[in-house]
Amino acid sequence: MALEGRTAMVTGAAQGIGRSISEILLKNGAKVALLDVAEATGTTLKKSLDGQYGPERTLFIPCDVQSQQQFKAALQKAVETFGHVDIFCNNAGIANENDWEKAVSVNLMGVVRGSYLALEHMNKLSGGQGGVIINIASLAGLGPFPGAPVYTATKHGVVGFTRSMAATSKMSGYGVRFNMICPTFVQTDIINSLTCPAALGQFAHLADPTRKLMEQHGVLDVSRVSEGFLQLLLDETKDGEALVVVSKGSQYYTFPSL
Ligand SMILES: NC(=O)C1=CN([C@@H]2O[C@H](COP(=O)(O)OP(=O)(O)OC[C@H]3O[C@@H](n4cnc5c(N)ncnc54)[C@H](O)[C@@H]3O)[C@@H](O)[C@H]2O)C=CC1
Ligand SMILES: CCCCC/C=C\C=C\C(=O)C/C=C\C/C=C\CCCC(=O)O
Repeated sequence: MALEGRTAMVTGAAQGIGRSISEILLKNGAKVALLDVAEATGTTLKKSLDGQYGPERTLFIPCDVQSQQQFKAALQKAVETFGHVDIFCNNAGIANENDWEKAVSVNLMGVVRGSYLALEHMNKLSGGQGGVIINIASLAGLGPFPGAPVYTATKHGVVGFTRSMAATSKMSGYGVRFNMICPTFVQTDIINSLTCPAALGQFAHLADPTRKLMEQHGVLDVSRVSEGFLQLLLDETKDGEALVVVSKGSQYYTFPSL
C-alpha cells in the first residue's frame, strides 16, 4: 500500500473533513494520530476504527490546538507510540464571527503552532526524516466570503503562511513540503454556522444571502477533500500548492505573480 510504514497526525480528526482524511490515510496503510478537542466523539471514532483497522493503527489524543502544551505533548505521545510522524494535517477549524478572537486563535494560530511543532520534529537539518505538512484552508482563503470577514481573514492567513513556509523550507533545505487545500462548501457540521445567529454575530442579517451562495456553489461530500489530500500527499512535485476543490472538479490555483 502507498502509505505503508508512514505515520500521520490530523487535527480536528473526530468528525467531518478531518475524519475523512484520517480514514483515507488508514485505507492506504498509514498509522494515524487523531487529535481533537471533542473527547467523546474522538473516543467513539477510535473504537470504530479499531474494529476496522486494529487498535495499533490509530491513537486518539484529546488536544486543543490553542494550547502549546497540549499540542506539544500530543506530538510527543505520537512519536513515542509510532516512532516518528511524517505526515501532518492542520485541519481543526471553527466559524464564529461573534467570538472572532477564538476563530483567529483556532484557525490561524493553531495552524502556525501545529506547523512549527511538526517542522521541529521533521526538519532534516536537526536530525528529522523530512515530511509533508498539508493545511486545510478554504475557498475563503482566496477571495471574500461575505458575512464571514474574520473566517475569511484566518483562511487567507493560512494560505499566506503555508506558501511562505513552503518557500522557506525549500530555501533552507528542511526536507519538508508544505501544501494547502481550498475547498468550497462541504457537508459537515460547520455548515450549521450559516444558520446560527450566534456564530454570524453582527452579520446575522446576511444568513439568507449566504445560504443562497452555498446553494449556488453546491455542497460537496467530504470524500472530495480527502481524495484531494491524498493526491497532494503522494505527488512529490507539489510544494507550496493550493488545491482548489469545487463542485466542477479539483485544480491547482494559479497565484498572480508579484
Ligand atoms: N465544511 C466546509 O464547508 C468547509 C470547511 N473547511 C475547513 O475544514 C476544516 C474542518 O472543518 P469541518 O470538518 O468542515 O468542520 P467540523 O466542525 O465538522 O469539524 C471540525 C473539527 O475540529 C475540531 N476542533 C474545533 N476546534 C478545535 C480545537 N481548538 N482544537 C482541536 N480540535 C478542534 C472539532 O471538534 C471538530 O471535530 C476547518 O478548518 C474548516 O474551516 C474549509 C472549507 C469548507
Ligand atoms: C460564521 C459564518 C461562516 C459559516 C461558515 C460555514 C462554512 C464555511 C465553509 C467555508 O470554508 C467556505 C467555503 C466556501 C465559501 C467561500 C467563499 C465564497 C465565494 C464567494 C463568491 O462566490 O462570491
